[in-house]
Amino acid sequence: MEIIFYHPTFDTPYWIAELSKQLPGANVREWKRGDNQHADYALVWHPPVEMLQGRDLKAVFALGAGVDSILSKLKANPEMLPESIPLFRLEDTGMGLQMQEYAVSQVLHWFRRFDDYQAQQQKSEWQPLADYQREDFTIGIMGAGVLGSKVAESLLAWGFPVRCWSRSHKAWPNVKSFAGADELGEFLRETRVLINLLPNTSETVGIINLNLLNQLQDHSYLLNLARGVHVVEDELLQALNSHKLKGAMLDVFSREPLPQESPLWQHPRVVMTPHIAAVTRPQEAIAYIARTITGLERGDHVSGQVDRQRGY
Ligand SMILES: NC(=O)c1ccc[n+]([C@@H]2O[C@H](COP(=O)([O-])OP(=O)(O)OC[C@H]3O[C@@H](n4cnc5c(N)ncnc54)[C@H](O)[C@@H]3O)[C@@H](O)[C@H]2O)c1
Ligand SMILES: O=C(O)[C@H](O)CO
Repeated sequence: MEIIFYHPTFDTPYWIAELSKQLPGANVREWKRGDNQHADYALVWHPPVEMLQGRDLKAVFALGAGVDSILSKLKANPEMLPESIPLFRLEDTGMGLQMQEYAVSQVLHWFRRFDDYQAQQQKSEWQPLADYQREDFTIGIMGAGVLGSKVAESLLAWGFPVRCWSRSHKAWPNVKSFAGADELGEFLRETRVLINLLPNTSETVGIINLNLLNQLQDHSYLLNLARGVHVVEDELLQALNSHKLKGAMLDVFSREPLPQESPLWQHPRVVMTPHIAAVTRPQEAIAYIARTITGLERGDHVSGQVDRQRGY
């Protein structure tokens, strides 16, 4: 079995060595420009079109959870990967735990009013504040998929009321489930902390706009862990400046790196990280890919295949 690997920043020799260990019958090689030799599987991130085009592959694996970048490249170059070749993505592979760490730490930060105490400290002000109550701190998770479910689990464990919104209803214990455009308003009405874990699709671009933010509880918070294009950044600033939103923590931005001139950098109630909420963990990802390829070779049903029409 021949496997080609391309990632612009990963430690390619490490990946090749580990994949070779876990798939002993496979010959794994780094794809380099001009390599037109046969391959059965391709493991990629931001692949050049010529790497995939015209190949008779059994499957392609995206080396991340979101497949928006590869699907947008495919839109511009449909011949890069015919529909008959399945595209897989990473499901969890250690990202669920990272998202839990991120979400729990920030929700607790807001819930214990550390943002207010930080602001007071800057004014050398010693002033205990009233506690927030969990019943006034409903967490609303948009995108109830692999990562949304892990985040919900972790916040339930801290005793917060949790609700989720997705395309179809979920039967998760102790989580109130809302689905589709008809139930979005009801989902938002009681949400105090909005956590975004939607995929980037034509239906979800710009979904977090002023109209949506205005439907949240007053003095709400936004945690964007998914993609920058979900948020209309000017409208987010309006919601912050009107104090409809008390704070926002953003891991992702419509342009990355965030341009120096963006007012988000300096906003006193915005905190940010540079798209690191959940990164690909090589060990877990390699184990998952090896397991999935083994399953495909046996003809088993395997999970993780992207529905290209749906866009995720
Ligand atoms: N910031 C980071 O470091 C980072 C890391 C990993 C993933 N991500 C992002 O997180 C996203 C979610 O990952 P996942 O593995 O949980 O995906 P997933 O496919 O398992 O879950 C997606 C969820 O969104 C819902 N959804 C999709 N379209 C919808 C729509 N139009 N209306 C309502 N609900 C809709 C689906 O029903 C599903 O519940 C990824 O697509 C990626 O963009 C970000
Ligand atoms: O989707 C993912 O895996 C991360 O956001 C990296 O792009």
